[in-house]
Amino acid sequence: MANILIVEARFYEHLNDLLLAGARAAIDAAGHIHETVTVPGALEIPGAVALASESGRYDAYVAIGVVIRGETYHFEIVAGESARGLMALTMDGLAIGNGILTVENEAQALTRARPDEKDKGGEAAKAALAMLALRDRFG
Ligand SMILES: Nc1c(NC[C@H](O)[C@H](O)[C@H](O)CO)[nH]c(=O)[nH]c1=O
Ligand SMILES: CC(=O)[C@@H](O)COP(=O)(O)O
Repeated sequence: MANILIVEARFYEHLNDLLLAGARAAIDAAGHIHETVTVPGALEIPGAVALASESGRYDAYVAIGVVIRGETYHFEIVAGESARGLMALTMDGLAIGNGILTVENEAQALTRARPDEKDKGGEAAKAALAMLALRDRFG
C-alpha cells in the first residue's frame, strides 16, 4: 500500500473540492492511502512537494490547483513555473501527477475539475501512481 501526498493550492475553493474528490477517489480505488496539505497558490506547490519529499514519508505526490488567466502576464508565470517546478522534481525521481488546471475561464475549469466530466484530479492521481509503478519497476 502506497502513501500518496496530495498538495493542493486552494485558490478557488469550489473547483479544488471537485479536483480533490476525483484524486481521492482514484487513490482509494487503487487501494492506497492519502494525505492532503494546502498551500496558498500553484507557485507554492513545487516547494511543498520538495519539502515533503525530505520527510521520506510519501511514495508519490499529486499536485492539485487551478490557474485562471487574468489581465496580466502573471498567468504565464504561475502556470509555467508551477509546471516547470514539478517537472524538475519529476526529473529528480519523484513520482508526481500534475493536476493543476491552467485555463482561460471558470467554465473551462469546471468541465475539467468535475469527476463526472474530464476528472483531471483523478487523471493526475492515476499518473502519479503510474510513475510510482515505473519507479518500483526500475528501482
Ligand atoms: N492567480 C493564481 C494564483 N496566484 C498566486 C500564486 O500562485 C502565488 O501563491 C503567489 O504569487 C504568492 O507566491 N495561484 C493559483 O493557484 N491560481 C491562480 O489563478
Ligand atoms: C493567474 C493569475 O495570477 C491571475 O489570476 C492574476 O490575475 P491578474 O493577471 O489580473 O492580476
